[in-house]
Amino acid sequence: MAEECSHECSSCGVSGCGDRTAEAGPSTLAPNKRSNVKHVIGVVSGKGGVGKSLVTSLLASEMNKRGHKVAILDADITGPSIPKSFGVDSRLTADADGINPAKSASGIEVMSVNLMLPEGDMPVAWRGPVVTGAIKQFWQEVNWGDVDYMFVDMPPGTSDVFLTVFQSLPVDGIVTVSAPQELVAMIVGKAVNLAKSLEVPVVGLVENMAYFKCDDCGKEHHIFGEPQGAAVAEKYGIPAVATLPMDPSFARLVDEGRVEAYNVEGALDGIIDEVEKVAAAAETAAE
Ligand SMILES: Nc1ncnc2c1ncn2[C@@H]1O[C@H](COP(=O)(O)OP(=O)(O)OP(=O)(O)O)[C@@H](O)[C@H]1O
Repeated sequence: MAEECSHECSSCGVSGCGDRTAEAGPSTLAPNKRSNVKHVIGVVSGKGGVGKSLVTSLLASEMNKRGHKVAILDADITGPSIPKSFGVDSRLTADADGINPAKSASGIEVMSVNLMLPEGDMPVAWRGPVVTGAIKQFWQEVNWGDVDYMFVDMPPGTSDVFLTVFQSLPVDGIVTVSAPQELVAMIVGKAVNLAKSLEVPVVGLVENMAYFKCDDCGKEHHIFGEPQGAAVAEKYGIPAVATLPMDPSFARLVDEGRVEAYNVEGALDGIIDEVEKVAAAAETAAE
């Protein structure tokens, strides 16, 4: 057995390990017996702080407004921010079948490690295998019930969490989030290529903080440089692109726990349409 074996055989590069199990390639875990999650969409970014959690919250809210049953699995275990965005701070309850997720004001189900901590500001300093174990538990031990779309807020980068989610959950597609800087776009490319190698379609790209609209003159200023979402999407064959402005009201509503109140004015419609298309294709393929 390799020293410091993580028992994550599917993502381990050590060959000849005596403890290696037969599992090779993607095989998803059975969900909780009270869960019927139809579609799972991962929200990823190659780099931290580009607004991935905000975009996850907005996508979930928009999908919810279309009448779907929506859930968010906060896989950003060491930097969880979803409960705060939705103002969800109730302690979780559990029964014999598992843990009951929290619910946002508009009925979006939420599961996050922050809902399990005695205080929201307690740090989570866990090693990789514990983090990936928690994500598997969120999938298997939470009574999600009937869910049309589950959005998974991924931690930044392409670490073992990325592999765990894509190999353990039946992910139908991913949405990538970028900011306009070239470096960030390049890093998004890494996430996109990894998703492709795992045979998960990239449904859309959200270019966040693409511009700031002046309150006085209405002019759009490209603070982080010219938007390049369309070019990046073309380069990587991503079907839908959305841009979101730098908007102080995002930060305010997130701080107030009222992210659902934000009106994106249709900015995410193209991506939501693509998510629905991918879901319909997955349902047709499963018939
Ligand atoms: N377009 C925007 N306009 C204004 N503030 C924003 C915008 N996007 C994100 N923010 C703010 O920036 C901060 C970081 O956003 P967020 O937590 O969504 O990023 P992230 O990519 O999920 O970060 P991490 O990698 O740490 O998980 C938050 O305070 C959020 O409210």
